[in-house]
Amino acid sequence: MSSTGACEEEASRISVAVRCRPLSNSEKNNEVVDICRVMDQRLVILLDPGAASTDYLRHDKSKEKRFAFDQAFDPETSNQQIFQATTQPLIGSILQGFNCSVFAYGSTGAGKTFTMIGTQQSPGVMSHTVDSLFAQSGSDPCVSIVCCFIEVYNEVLRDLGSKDGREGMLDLREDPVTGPSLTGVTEFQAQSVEDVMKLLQEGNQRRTTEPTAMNVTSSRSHAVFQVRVERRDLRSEAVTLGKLSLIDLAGSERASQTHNSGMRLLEGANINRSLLALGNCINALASGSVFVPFRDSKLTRLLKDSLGGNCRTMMIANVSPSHLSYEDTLNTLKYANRAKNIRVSASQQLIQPDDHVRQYTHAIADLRQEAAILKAKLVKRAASQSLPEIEADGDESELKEASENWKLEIIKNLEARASLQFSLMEVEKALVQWKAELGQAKEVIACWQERGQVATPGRPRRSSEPRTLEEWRDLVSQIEENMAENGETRRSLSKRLQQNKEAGKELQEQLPRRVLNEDLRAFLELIQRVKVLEFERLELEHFWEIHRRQLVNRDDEIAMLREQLRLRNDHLLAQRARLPEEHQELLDDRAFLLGTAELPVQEHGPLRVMQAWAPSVKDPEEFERWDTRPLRQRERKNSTEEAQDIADLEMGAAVSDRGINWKALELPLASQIKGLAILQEDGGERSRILAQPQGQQAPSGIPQQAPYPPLRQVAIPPPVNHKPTPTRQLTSLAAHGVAPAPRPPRDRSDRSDRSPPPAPRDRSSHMTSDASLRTRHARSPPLVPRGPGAALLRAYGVRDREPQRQMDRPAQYRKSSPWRRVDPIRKAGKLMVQTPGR
Ligand SMILES: Nc1ncnc2c1ncn2[C@@H]1O[C@H](COP(=O)(O)OP(=O)(O)OP(=O)(O)O)[C@@H](O)[C@H]1O
Repeated sequence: MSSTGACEEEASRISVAVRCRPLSNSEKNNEVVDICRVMDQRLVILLDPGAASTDYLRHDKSKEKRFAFDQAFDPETSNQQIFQATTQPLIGSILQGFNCSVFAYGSTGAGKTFTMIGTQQSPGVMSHTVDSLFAQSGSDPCVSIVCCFIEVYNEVLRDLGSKDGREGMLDLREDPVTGPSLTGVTEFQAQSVEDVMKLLQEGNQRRTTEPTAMNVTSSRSHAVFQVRVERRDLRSEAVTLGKLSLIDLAGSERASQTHNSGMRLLEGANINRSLLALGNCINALASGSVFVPFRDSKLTRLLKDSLGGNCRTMMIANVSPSHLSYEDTLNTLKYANRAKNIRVSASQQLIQPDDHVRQYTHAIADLRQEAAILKAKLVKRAASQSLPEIEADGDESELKEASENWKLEIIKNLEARASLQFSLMEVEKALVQWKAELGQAKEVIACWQERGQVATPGRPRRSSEPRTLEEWRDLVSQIEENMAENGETRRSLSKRLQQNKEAGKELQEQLPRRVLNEDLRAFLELIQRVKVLEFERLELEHFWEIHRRQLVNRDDEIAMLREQLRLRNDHLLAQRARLPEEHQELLDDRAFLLGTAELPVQEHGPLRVMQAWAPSVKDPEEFERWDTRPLRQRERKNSTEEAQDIADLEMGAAVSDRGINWKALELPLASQIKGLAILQEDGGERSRILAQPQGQQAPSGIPQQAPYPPLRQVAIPPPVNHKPTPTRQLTSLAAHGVAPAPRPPRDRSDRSDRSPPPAPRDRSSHMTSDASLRTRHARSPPLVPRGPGAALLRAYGVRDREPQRQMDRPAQYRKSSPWRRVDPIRKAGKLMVQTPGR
């Protein structure tokens, strides 16, 4: 139905309602406790089943769970009210030509069949829907309503509407345009509500139900009732097509609970398998994945157009209030919670009369083209018959058959390759997306843990995102599971693709033996070559797309890092502002922090990057001059530069002369920036703190004085005749196009005669005297500072521990140690050192 047009499209998400059934009489008699509470018609609280005991002092509330849904119904709600709140709003849409679906989900005995089909006294959603459809369309002769009723039992589709025993197997076909369709299903032209009610009741009696330990009339199949509404506009001749699918899913169950064996156990396994497939589809749709495993079960294949895509979907999750069903109820609620994130975009199915004309025109053009091809073939055959007979031992019909077989085999091989390649590409795309989402989710969790910040850093919170930390964690484990599954699928697909390619190659080699007509052989070879080239092009396009996505992700990372740098610089500027002006004069434009790679990971994490960067703190506009173009828009490096990068990578260096080796650079999460850096220990007695923000506590592990002493500022004068080494880091950043070129170092020769900074007047002042520091230094273990400013470093108690550490480190790390690149004097020149209070 290529003429079907989507004249109006609406994007929304699946609407999820939860219905809690009342406790049955037998449950009440057996002292089953009601642990499900529905509040404000939206909130579902699942109490801790441990709290069901009467020992109130020992109640463990840790298992209590809360969920919010679009709607929630308590046990007093009738089927009529459920219908009015969930399905009635969809009726108008069906008449306007939209696809809609309502499905009941839940564990066995939770009340799905009661909700969807109901009883004589309390008809369910299906009956009310048909009633309402007839009421709204009235006796309009332009509206036709066609229904069918089917079940999916043990992965087989059966017709529940058939009266003549044909309810054997139905065939499911998938049309790329109209979606899944059932061949041979009994379609019922509904004339009245009563007709449809009869169909429902009779069909339901044919449905497979068996008593289990959990439910005396447990449905062992998924029942799908489909209503197709066709409305013709008499004036424009346009036809709108709406389809409503009402689905009563079989109950999810645990074999241990239902005490099933034999056939029941097999049924249960099939039910759970199809529900698992449904769950996987829900997860994939909810996270916006491009690959949705609809093909994993008959149920998901059938519901393909009822779940995602062109459909307005309503999910009614049924739960039991029994404390014995806690796990099942929790699983159902989690499932339903996940389904809230599925986005659907429904479009109106409208057929214009002109479309028919266009359809026929296309068909005629196709037929003409086919006739021309056949004519050409005939001419070619006539010409080939005039050629001398081909040398062959076998008779002609055998040869023809052999070539025909080869043709069929190669077509099959190519078709299989196309489908494998396509699936592989989908899986790879999904993996890239999962990876990005996993990174984001972890970032949010880290933010949350550190600052209680809910929104995703760097962007506003999306409404479909999880709301609680636990939901984020669930999401992470879900994504990790999906990634593992996709990874497995990718491996198996790659293997099959490889086998397919080998089979294709073998067929190619067999061609001269199996097709003896040279022209035909050349023609087939050509066709195969074209196909193979098409696949290769497809593959290249795919890799290009993956690469592009990776670049987009990298761009995001860069943006995040820039934000971190900006934050840190703000902080440094604020700290500098606290220094007296004459001391500020002594400071360089750029700040360098002491190497923190020597500290334990948990303490130096955020600062690891800092040793590779040397931002200006006096020039806040520096960032604005950076090359902010996305990576993918920058010029490619030439091969020599790339070779140098690879060499740097092998050396393990984070920063090279050529640019930043992004792969070797360990990136901190934005949330890890605390504005607090532990500098180094002072003779093993006290730690020095750099850039401690106001009101922040000392990190654990640092000996504290009570109260934690305020920051003291010690400005360290630059060394006499010291020539600062131009930093490789800045050069590298500039070379990479990330930072502006570094400014030439200040000429400090004129400072040689400058007097050192004023000594502190007394010990109560905030400056520490050289003498006192020297005294302290005398008590500390032997120091090993080197280089031109060693004496000064010693005077201020700053110890360069690098030589000792270098000896401790394995040789391959020593070579690439960032310490070699850092001039301790330049670092010391920027320090704000915390000194003892007295
Ligand atoms: N809202 C309700 N009010 C009264 N009784 C209910 C309600 N919901 C369910 N029941 C009763 O609970 C029992 C189990 O319900 P039902 O058969 O609908 O469960 P189910 O979820 O379809 O189970 P299965 O998946 O095993 O078929 C039935 O006896 C039904 O009448």
